[in-house]
Amino acid sequence: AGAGQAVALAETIRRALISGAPDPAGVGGPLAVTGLLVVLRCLLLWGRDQAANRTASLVRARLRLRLADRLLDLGPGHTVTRPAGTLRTTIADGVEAIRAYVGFYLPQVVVSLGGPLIVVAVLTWQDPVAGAITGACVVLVPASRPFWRRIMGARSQRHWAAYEDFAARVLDALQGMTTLKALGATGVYGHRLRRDALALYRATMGDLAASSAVYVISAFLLTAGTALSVVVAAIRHSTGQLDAAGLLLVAWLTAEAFRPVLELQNYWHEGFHGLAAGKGVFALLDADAPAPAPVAPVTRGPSNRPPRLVLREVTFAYPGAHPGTGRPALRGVTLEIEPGTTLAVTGRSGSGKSTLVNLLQRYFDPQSGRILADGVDLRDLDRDEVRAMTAVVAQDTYLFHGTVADNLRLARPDADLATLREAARRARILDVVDGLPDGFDTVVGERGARLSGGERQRIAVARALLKDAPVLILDEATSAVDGETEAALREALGELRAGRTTIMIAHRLSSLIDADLVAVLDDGRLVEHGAPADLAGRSGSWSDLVAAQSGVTR
Ligand SMILES: Nc1ncnc2c1ncn2[C@@H]1O[C@H](COP(=O)(O)OP(=O)(O)OP(=O)(O)O)[C@@H](O)[C@H]1O
Repeated sequence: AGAGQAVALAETIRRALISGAPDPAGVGGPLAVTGLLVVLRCLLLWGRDQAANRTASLVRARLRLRLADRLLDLGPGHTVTRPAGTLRTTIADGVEAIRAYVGFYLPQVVVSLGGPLIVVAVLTWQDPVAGAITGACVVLVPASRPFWRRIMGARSQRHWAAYEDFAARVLDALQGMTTLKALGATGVYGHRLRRDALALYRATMGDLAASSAVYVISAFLLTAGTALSVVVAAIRHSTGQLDAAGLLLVAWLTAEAFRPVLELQNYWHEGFHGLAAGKGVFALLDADAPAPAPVAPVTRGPSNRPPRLVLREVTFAYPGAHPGTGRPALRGVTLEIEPGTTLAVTGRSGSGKSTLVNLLQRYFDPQSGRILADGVDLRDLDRDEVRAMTAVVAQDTYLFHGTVADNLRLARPDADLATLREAARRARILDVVDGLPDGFDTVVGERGARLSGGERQRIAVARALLKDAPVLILDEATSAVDGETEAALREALGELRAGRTTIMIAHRLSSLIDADLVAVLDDGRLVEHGAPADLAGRSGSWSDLVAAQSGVTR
């Protein structure tokens, strides 16, 4: 449309002003065509922006959904091994950078490849010499791209990596603010933040310096090309080879040919950023699941029945964590837990207790050995069933920003208020919730900051009651509360354990003797197991534990 507009306008001028015998009557035709082409051009520009915006928004929305699905699919096994800030940057800013790449850069690439070709063809038809000069300059800019790509690609990658590091550090600081304050470490951490901010600043400046160098050099090539075409056309006009309208046409068409290429330069920055961000986004989409979905899922029968859990020669090392040391987190663990009974897992710090619990929830799969629920390998069990099988009450309960009711309904979205109240009553937390300003509609704040640790744990018990899962995991649930809270929590947990297969990580003797079976882990190995009464007569880790705790209480 731009080329047509220039040709029609030149023709108008030729007929109206320049031609030896002015033909005002003949001006109407080309003028009308010019007007139509101006309108068409505006419509095309509007259409291009609309299509680009719509495509970019669609890509952004779909990509975010796919990433969110993928992240939920990968589960905690993936997220615990990566900084939360990096994942946040990938999902939020990475997708935004890809949106700019798809929405602005790619359409401009198409326009700047197709547009100049047409304009140069029209120019060559009007004036072959100007066409040849303009064509050569137009080709030179994209042809130099591989060279710039090497320089800018590396700088964009560096900038993106620095940005991810900085974002991860900021999120870490926010999440650990109370720890930093308590340790008096805000100064030290602030120093690290400043260092990362400085690294980001340097990477950004390097990135910007490269892209402005590209811009300046390309702009020089294009301006020089325009000037050269026009100068050559002017010389040819002076020798009578080109009329005045032809000279004007060359000037317009040359500018028209270079315009999309110059506009593309404005988007190169977005283009390289999109490519750099795309690496993280696609790495997340293609990441290997620590516990992939079964090819032929099996169900183990009525899913609310407490299962018989069996671990057979289970060995597991965290991905990349024990390279070549041969000291996995769990080594050859074999255990049987009868339906409806309680297994207490104990052992020194780092002995593998949490790892065992992680494997039971299938956050990861063991590298060798098997975990069976009613004879079905967890790897083959339908994923929904695995998810529905366990409920957890941990030492530190995560409550999401929202009301008490919202947090409880995570376990059962369709529960009515009466059901929530009953669960809260059984979890010994109803009085506390009723005492809050808006009862179940009270917003508990991010991470449940409005409730005490013991209260949050009882909310977790209520959630577990609502979920009604047949396997219960208690991760040192009573270790961080005072005597009175512990009594309430114990009552609540007793109610919860009834009719479920329970695995509890415990250190206190009072919790351990409550179990049907005790397993003592040491350095990833199962060193002792049996009923507490049977273990009492043997010498070993259990006796050491009993002696140590008796000493403490004496
Ligand atoms: N996400 C992880 N990535 C790499 N190694 C890990 C990870 N989590 C735990 N480990 C390592 O695996 C081993 C077992 O850790 P685990 O958390 O299971 O021990 P634990 O008995 O639960 O300890 P604690 O009582 O201190 O919670 C330790 O050597 C630990 O450093």
